[in-house]
Amino acid sequence: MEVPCIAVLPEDGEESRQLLAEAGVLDDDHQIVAEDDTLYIPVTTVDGVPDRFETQFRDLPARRTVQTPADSLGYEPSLERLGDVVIVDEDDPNRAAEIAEAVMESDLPARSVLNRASKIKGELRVRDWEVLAERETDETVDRSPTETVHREYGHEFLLDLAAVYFSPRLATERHRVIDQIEAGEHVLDMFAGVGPFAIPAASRGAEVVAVDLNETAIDYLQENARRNGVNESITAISGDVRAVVDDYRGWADRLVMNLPHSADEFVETAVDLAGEECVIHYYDIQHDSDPFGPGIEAIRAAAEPTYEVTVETEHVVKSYAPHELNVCLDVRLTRSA
Ligand SMILES: C[S@@+](CC[C@H](N)C(=O)[O-])C[C@H]1O[C@@H](n2cnc3c(N)ncnc32)[C@H](O)[C@@H]1O
Repeated sequence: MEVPCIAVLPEDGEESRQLLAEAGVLDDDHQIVAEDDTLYIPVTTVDGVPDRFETQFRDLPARRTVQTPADSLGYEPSLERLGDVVIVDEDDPNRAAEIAEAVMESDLPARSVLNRASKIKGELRVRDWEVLAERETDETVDRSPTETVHREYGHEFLLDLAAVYFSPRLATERHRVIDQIEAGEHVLDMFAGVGPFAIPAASRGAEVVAVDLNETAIDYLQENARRNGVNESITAISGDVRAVVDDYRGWADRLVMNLPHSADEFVETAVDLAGEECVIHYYDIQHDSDPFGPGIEAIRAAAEPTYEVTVETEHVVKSYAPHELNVCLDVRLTRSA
C-alpha cells in the first residue's frame, strides 16, 4: 500500500528519523526501506513534516507486530513457560483448548502446550499432564511433548515434566543457596532431581554427591552434568538417600534437603552424613503461625548434643497455599568438643 514518506541519503537517515519523531509524524506501522542509495522513511501525515523534507508516496511494507495469545483471546491468559513448553493452569477444558490454540497461533516459541492434570504426588513428586497442543518439527520429532530444556543462571537442564519433579519458580532460591558455596566443599544433595542445585554447586568448584530415588531424574542429572561440563565433579546415585549413609557418613560440609513435605523424616540421615561442621539447607512447608519452629525442633532433636546447632537464616521462599509457607532454614551444625 502506498503511504506518505520522505526520501533522504542513508547518512542523513538517523538524524531525519529523529526529527520526524520529534515532530510526531514518524510512522511506526511501516518499515523504513533502503533502495538505490536512498532511504524512504514513512510518515503518518504530510502535514506537520518539517519543511526541510519533501514528501512523496511510496509502497512501503507494513511492520509486523508480535502476535501474543492475548491478541486473539481478548484476555490475558495465565501462562508459565519452561523452555519451549507452555504451561496453562485451567480447570475448564474448553477454555484450556482455546488458550492452547491461541498460544500455537501466536509468536511464542512454543513446541507444546500442557495443562496440569493432577497435583504433585507420590514419593517422586511428579504430576500428570494433559498435552493440549503439540508442534512437531524435524528437530524435535522424537522428543516427548513434555520434555524441554530450561535455562537458569547460565546453566541448562534437560528434563521431562511427566517423569521428574521440576519447578522454575525456585530459581532465585537456588541461586541464594548456591551463592554460599565455596570451591572444594563437599556438597551432598539428598533429593537432587535433575540437578538444579547439584550442577551449579559443582560449577562453583564443589565436590558433589547427588542422590534421588527417581532413576529417570538421575539419568537426566547425569546428562545435565555433561551438558554443563561438570560430570567429573558429580557422583550421581539413584536410590533412597538413607542407603548412602554407610558410604558417606561424616562426609558433607553442606547438605541440601529439598523435600519439603517430609524432610523431618530425614534429619537423622542428615546428621549421619554431616561432617565436623556442616550447613544444612532444610526446606519445609508449614502454617504461617510458626513456619520455622517445627523444622528447628526436628533438627535440634536429631543433632544435639553431638552437634551445636546454630540457625543462620530463616527464609520464606514463597507462599504455598492460604496460610501455608514454603520456607528454608540454613542451619549450621558444629560437632561438640
Ligand atoms: C521436591 S523434589 C526436589 C528436586 C530438586 N532438588 C529440585 O529442586 O528440582 C524432591 C525429590 O526427592 C526425591 N526423593 C523422594 N524421596 C527420596 C528418598 N527417600 N531418597 C532420595 N530421593 C528422594 C524425589 O524423587 C524428588 O525428585
